[in-house]
Amino acid sequence: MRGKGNAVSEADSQGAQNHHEADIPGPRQGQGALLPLPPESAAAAPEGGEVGDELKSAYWMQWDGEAARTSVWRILARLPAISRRVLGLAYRADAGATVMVVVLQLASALMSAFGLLASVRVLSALFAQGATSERIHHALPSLALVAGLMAAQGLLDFGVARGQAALTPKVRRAVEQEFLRLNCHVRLEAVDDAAFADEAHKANDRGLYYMREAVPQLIQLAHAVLGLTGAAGVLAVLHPALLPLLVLSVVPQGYAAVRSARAQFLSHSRYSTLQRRIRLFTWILLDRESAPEVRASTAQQALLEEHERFARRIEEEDARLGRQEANVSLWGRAVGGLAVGATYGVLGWMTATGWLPLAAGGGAFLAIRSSRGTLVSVVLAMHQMYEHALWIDDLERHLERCRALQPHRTGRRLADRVKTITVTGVRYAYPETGRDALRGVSMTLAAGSTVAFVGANGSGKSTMAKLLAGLYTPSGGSISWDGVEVREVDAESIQARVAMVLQDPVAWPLSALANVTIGAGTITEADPQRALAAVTESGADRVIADLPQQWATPLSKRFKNGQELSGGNWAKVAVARGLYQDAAVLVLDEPTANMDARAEHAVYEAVLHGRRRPDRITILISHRLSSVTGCDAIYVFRDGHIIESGTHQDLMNHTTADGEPGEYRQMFTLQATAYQAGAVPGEE
Ligand SMILES: Nc1ncnc2c1ncn2[C@@H]1O[C@H](COP(=O)(O)OP(=O)(O)OP(=O)(O)O)[C@@H](O)[C@H]1O
Repeated sequence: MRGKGNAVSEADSQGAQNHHEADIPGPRQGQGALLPLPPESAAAAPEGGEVGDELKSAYWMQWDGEAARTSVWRILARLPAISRRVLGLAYRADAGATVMVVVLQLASALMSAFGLLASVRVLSALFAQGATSERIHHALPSLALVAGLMAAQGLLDFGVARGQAALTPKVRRAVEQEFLRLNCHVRLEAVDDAAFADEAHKANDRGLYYMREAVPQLIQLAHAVLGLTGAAGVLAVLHPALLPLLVLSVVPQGYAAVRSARAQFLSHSRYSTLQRRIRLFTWILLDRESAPEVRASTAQQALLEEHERFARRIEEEDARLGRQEANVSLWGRAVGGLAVGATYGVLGWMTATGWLPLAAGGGAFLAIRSSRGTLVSVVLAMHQMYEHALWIDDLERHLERCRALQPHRTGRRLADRVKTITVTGVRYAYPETGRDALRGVSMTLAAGSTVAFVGANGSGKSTMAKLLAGLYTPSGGSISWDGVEVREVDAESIQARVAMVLQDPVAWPLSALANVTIGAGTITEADPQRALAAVTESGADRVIADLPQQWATPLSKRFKNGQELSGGNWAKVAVARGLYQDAAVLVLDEPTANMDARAEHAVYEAVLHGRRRPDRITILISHRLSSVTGCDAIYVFRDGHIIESGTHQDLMNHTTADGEPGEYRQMFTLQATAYQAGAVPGEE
């Protein structure tokens, strides 16, 4: 019965499926479809939460998670090197304050040791034979000395605190500037990689934070170590046998502290990618720009569930880490407590059996108590330094990588203007995918001309423009400016000679004027005539004229009196920015997509006719072919190749070997027909 029922329902469902497929227009599996059918359910984003997995696949990654696997002893052995580095950093930031802190710190430790010795003398005087008043009288000079030494130590510690207050902010500024300077110059293909971005965020969130904290921590550690050395010296004077006992009492606690620091680091490495993803969902749910689309597509629930999926994984990881830390700490405290008990027991036995005089026994007790306190500080400071050293290690590796990924520099610069750019057989593969986005592109661009790149989405137009702008280096072939190969010049000298207006321009949270001048690399200086000419040509003049403070209006709602612009108006400002740069090459990568028809027409008029300059090459990338008909040359891209090139007329006359209209003519005719059909309703 059951089998039969199943057979019927399977047949039914098969029939239903066939029926369903027949209703849906489009390609069928096995009938020339490019893609198999997608699954009915799948993860919305990559599942991998292990940052290491992603980092391994990046092409420049030398680091293979070594910091997380290195032995505790190796890290501890690195502490002196890290301390030297921090000291060096501090010295470079403020030599005077660094020397002052070191000297005062040493002096303070000496005061502390002398203070302990003076305390033993006070006890000796008090425990000596004789009348109480006489003993107190004898103890007074030592008591005064103890008070004096404590006051001196207090003053020295005050000096250390003042020195630290001067040093720490300076070191923070220096480290942060270096981090940002290196990161913002890193070559674009590295920044494109999600793994690199993760690494930079991790270095910023943790490494940089701990590096900033390194100076106060080092001072704290030095303070504790010096204090301990002084107290240990006093103990050694009283009886050398007390020293190994003291060390024994602190080892278990130290071991527990180091273990838990290590577990925290490994755990954080594991879920830093998860953290970034969860932040992405938080941002989508809260962001103003995504708010309309989130609501219009009623995607709230789906996004919340995805957020929760990651949140649960982080919750599990946090809980696991908490349990592990509690266990390790319990173990450390239990074993540490036994060791401390044994230490005091032995001290009592030594005093009772006469190995130590009573006064020395009392002094030893004081020294052990203060040493134990200091030892705990040392262990905690070491624990922190150790944990933070792993992050600092990470940061340093990241900075090293940034240094290796700085733009190509040869010391040779391009001339300000160019007559001819020659592109020969250029290939380019994005490191992340490894697939060729350009497969042997050749063209010659002459000053004074306006050329267009057209073609389907993903055919390689923007990639070609970015190669021309020196943002990427060709994997093969060559690009030369008046015979000078771009690989032989500083990449930044190419970037400075190419103005790029991108499809999604950055809405700089700066004044309207700075939004224009940033095209020339400055946000505080302006050439007023040039700025006015640029906004007039791009149509941004009306936009800025309507702003409450005109040029001075901040273009962000985050500021008081700030204003947001519409997408089309932002595009006009972006075009003005490109024109303001007054570069040898101007690339307009679909900047008009958001503009209204008149504004778009005005921009193309200005670029193609009004401001055609004999010393500039203008490159337009556009899907609206009506806007490129006036170009001197049009290059048609398909799948990383140029399949046709010529003027509009050439391309409209072009036919393929099979006698079919060329790609450009097909695309142009398609667009023109759509417009014509709409122009007179009802007419063919
Ligand atoms: N940053 C990147 N990392 C990896 N691959 C990329 C990156 N940018 C583009 N690609 C890929 O390179 C190919 C060419 O992309 P490109 O952006 O140059 O095309 P396009 O012709 O400008 O497309 P569109 O008309 O959609 O702007 C595509 O396959 C694209 O997926």
